[in-house]
Amino acid sequence: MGCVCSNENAERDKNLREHKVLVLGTAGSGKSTIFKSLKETEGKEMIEPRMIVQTTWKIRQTLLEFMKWLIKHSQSLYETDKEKNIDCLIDETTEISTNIQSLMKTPEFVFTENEELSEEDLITLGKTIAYLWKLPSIQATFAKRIQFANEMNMEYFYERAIDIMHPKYFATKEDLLKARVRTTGQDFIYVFMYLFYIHKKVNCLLRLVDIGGLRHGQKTWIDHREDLSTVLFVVALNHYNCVLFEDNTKNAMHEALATFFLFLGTILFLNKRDLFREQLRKVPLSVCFRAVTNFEYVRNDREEEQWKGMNYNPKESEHEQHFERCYNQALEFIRNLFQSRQRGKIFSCYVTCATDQDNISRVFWDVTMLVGKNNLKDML
Ligand SMILES: Nc1nc2c(ncn2[C@@H]2O[C@H](COP(=O)(O)OP(=O)(O)OP(=O)(O)O)[C@@H](O)[C@H]2O)c(=O)[nH]1
Ligand SMILES: [Mg+2]
Repeated sequence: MGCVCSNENAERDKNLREHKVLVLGTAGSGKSTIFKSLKETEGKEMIEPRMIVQTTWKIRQTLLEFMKWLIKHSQSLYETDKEKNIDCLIDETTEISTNIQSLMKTPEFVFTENEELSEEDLITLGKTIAYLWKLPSIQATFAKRIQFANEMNMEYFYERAIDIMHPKYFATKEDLLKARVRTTGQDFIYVFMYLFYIHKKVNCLLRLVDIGGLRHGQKTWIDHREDLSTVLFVVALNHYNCVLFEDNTKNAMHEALATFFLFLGTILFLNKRDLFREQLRKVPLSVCFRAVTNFEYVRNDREEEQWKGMNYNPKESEHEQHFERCYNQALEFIRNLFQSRQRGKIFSCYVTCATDQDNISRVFWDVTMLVGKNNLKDML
């Protein structure tokens, strides 16, 4: 593979034939993160300075907002079932109450261009958030929350709350990859590659287009069919245990399955494998693919769409090997489900971690070869 080009480079290479690749997937599946990883891998500036500042504000704001939500949610969880959720009840010590009051009185809109907290207040807020995050009742509430598909990597950011609320902090490369900034308009990048075909060097320019994954964005997917070389569909594996932001009665992986049939012959990225591994140790796949859940069925009538595989049990002897078997079975099950939606069309599947630039770089080498080869006739 050659390199990811900026827009100007693409302009310069006007002779190259462009191949359009639509990057689709439900909100929060990781499309923008793949773009960021790709740009960074090829030594380009991942994001311009303005975006670094905006992402810094966004991370701070999300930490504050979400902590407020956790505090309120701990109380409502407790009230819903006092016995079961006793671990969510926050102790009423003076220290805890003072910290909660201090957090609650800080408005979220202070993280903008015009409104900034004083340096002193920002540092205090960092300490407050770090303190509250460590409370066992907040940890219990966090573990029991309904997970929304578009959450950013909250644990990663909360662990660093003090650094993040320091006046000199700016989002690092890793933070930029792990933060969530929803795509509202259309985004695109170019990938340049060359292949050798019958001893001839063939140049190829891929134009990757991301049109956002929220439901109103999905409605426009089909309008982008024209001049399409292929579709790269991104599914977040950990979404088996998440609900949609737009509709919290809908499981996010069900939504992904329901939209996957739109384009046949798709390249599939089963993304967020790191988060999937973490989740699978705690929550079995049956929350998504069995009758005993609150979630509706994917396909009520089809037996094979119910998870009957092994669930991880840490009490097993040799539990790490046992976990690997559970993990592989779960992956295979999900892969087969998506394959079944492609009505026999050949499709390629990669298990990815979009925040891992090496992984994306390696996988993408394969993808560009695949797209290039499929379009060789056009290129020669
Ligand atoms: N840990 C981990 N986090 C990921 C991975 N891929 C994406 N994320 C995180 O998931 C969140 C959502 O990712 P995005 O790339 O913004 O999702 P998107 O598909 O572009 O979402 P829309 O723009 O709403 O369509 C971000 O906080 C990312 O950092 C992954 O493989 N591992
Ligand atoms: Mg996006």
